[in-house]
Amino acid sequence: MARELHVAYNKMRRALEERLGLLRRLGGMDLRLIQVANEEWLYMLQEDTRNSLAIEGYFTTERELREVLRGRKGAAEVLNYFRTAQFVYEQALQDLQEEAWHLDVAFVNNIHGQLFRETPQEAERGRPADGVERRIRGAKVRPPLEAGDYLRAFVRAVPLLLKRGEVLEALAKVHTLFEAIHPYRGGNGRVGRVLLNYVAIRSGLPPLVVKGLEDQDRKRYYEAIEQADRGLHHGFPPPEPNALVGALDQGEWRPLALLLGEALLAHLDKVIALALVRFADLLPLDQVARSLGVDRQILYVWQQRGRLVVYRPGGKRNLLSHPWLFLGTRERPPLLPPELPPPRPEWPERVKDLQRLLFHPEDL
Ligand SMILES: Nc1ncnc2c1ncn2[C@@H]1O[C@H](COP(=O)(O)OP(=O)(O)OP(=O)(O)O)[C@@H](O)[C@H]1O
Repeated sequence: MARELHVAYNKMRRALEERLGLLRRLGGMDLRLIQVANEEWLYMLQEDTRNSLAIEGYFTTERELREVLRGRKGAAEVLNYFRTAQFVYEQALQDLQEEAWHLDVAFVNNIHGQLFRETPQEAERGRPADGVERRIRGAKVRPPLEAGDYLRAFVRAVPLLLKRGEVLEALAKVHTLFEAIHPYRGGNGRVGRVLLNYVAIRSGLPPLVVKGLEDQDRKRYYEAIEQADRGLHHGFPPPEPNALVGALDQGEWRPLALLLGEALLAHLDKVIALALVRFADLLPLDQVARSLGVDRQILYVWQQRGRLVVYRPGGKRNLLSHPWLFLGTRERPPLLPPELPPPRPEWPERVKDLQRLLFHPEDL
């Protein structure tokens, strides 16, 4: 089992590296390629509301979202989530460009504060629950009473984890540590996932959706944290970054890293298509086969082996790709030219259309 996990993790790591390389070659991350995905907050609504909203689908602005949520139960928390995530993702991208870093206690408390603005938790917003016993349903870990001290140690542990190399492993451990500390009375899941995306984007990755709408997705997520925080089940070491990192190393973090990797890969492929739009449009698969000089069937094989990025908007039959999204095989080199043409001036507009197509084809 451990060996299988190890193999699966290494495979995931390589796939991610390769796709990230492609994204970098296509101009890298940009604010215009990032959006707060519906799946990140839809789970907060009751099912009937969720179903009606899922059809309407895609929200790029807070105003659009406010219109649809008007008067619905839970609207404030959803709007707060949307607004906060948007702010934090933009901050992360700015920090990446400026080589700055904002993960300090004030920033984390502020995220919590923004998430609970004008909600029944108003009185507790932005404050770690020092001295208050917190329980996590179904979890063996007992969050420490010294919430503030451990939160301070957490923000110092994050750079240590990132410095050690593997970004997926670091992301899994960062999230595990935050959730195990569970510094607030409520909102720890949301703050933890927004923070996770801060670290992901700041590391040059796209944001990722962890929780999922289906029960089985959540179960997998919770069980993965439960395995990853095993080193803390019998208690916390003192609130020192190195001691906490040592305890995390005793957990089985790979299932969570794999889950995060899958979420990242899914999103990364979409961001790659959006980045391609700077230079060229996606093409029907037949056309891609012709320019690669192979039969369409070969493209399916390449897709399955992760050698060609292919899009299937809305499960429709018209598959899309581009010769530049061929990653190469042993026999054939990749086709992305060493020098790319200058970006097309109208690309940001085209990105919006493609976002609609890739993320919410049901709107069309
Ligand atoms: N076994 C576990 N160990 C540590 N943390 C866990 C475990 N299982 C779940 N969690 C985390 O606890 C979160 C729930 O905590 P809390 O209720 O404070 O957060 P929330 O933001 O109010 O809830 P939600 O995540 O449902 O929006 C989960 O989303 C998950 O991140």
